[in-house]
Amino acid sequence: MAELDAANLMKQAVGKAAADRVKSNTIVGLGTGSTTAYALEFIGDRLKKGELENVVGIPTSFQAEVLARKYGIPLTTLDVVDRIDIAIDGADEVDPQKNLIKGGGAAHTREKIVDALAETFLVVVDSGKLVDKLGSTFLLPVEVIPMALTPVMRALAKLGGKPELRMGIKKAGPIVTDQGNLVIDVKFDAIADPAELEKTINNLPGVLENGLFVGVADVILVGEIIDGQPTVREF
Ligand SMILES: O=C(CO)[C@H](O)[C@H](O)COP(=O)(O)O
Repeated sequence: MAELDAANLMKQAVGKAAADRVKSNTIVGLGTGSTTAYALEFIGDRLKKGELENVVGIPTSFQAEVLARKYGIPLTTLDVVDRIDIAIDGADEVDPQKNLIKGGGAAHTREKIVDALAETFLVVVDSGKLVDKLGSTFLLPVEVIPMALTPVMRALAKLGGKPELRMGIKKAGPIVTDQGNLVIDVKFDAIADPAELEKTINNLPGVLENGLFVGVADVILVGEIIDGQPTVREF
């Protein structure tokens, strides 16, 4: 097997630390992205070894669903459960108040539904995701219903953003979300008030959800390389 680079070593360490926090007889929100993918793999390993019993997952995306099946994690839906005990999900930026930008995988709408319902929302990131202010390194994803693309782009520009339609890679044209919608990525020079911006954008007609997660995360697990070793710290 190919050796992992530093970024993947951090993601793997933090994914394992998150999987170790899952308990038997729980309902687990299964996030999206390359870091959460490690957590799903380790949850699957623990189920196979018999360390964990009676764990069911609620996927936040088609990707999470596929990985859960691959790693043997049974799945359920929000229609048949009365709670989510823990959700494990990645993020694109994390600020010191545990507010997030998510949506790098265009899955933020389902992620927000599942992560916000969880009793404990555990975020798994490598140290490169930590920022002082949201919007410093990552564009803000906004999921929009296709017919509203142009008016929403104009409205986002009026709010001071620089919007661009997210285009596909190895697919001609824009990316299409699991809900059949489009994603606009918006550059804001500085997001002074994430809570206010989250609400303002979600109030634009045609917007389904944006990638600001304010006051949703409970615990952040950060993967780092210290003295050449992958380590995990919590805040
Ligand atoms: O929000 C997400 C998907 O919509 C991901 O959780 C986020 O993009 C982080 O992904 P990765 O762990 O691959 O860096």
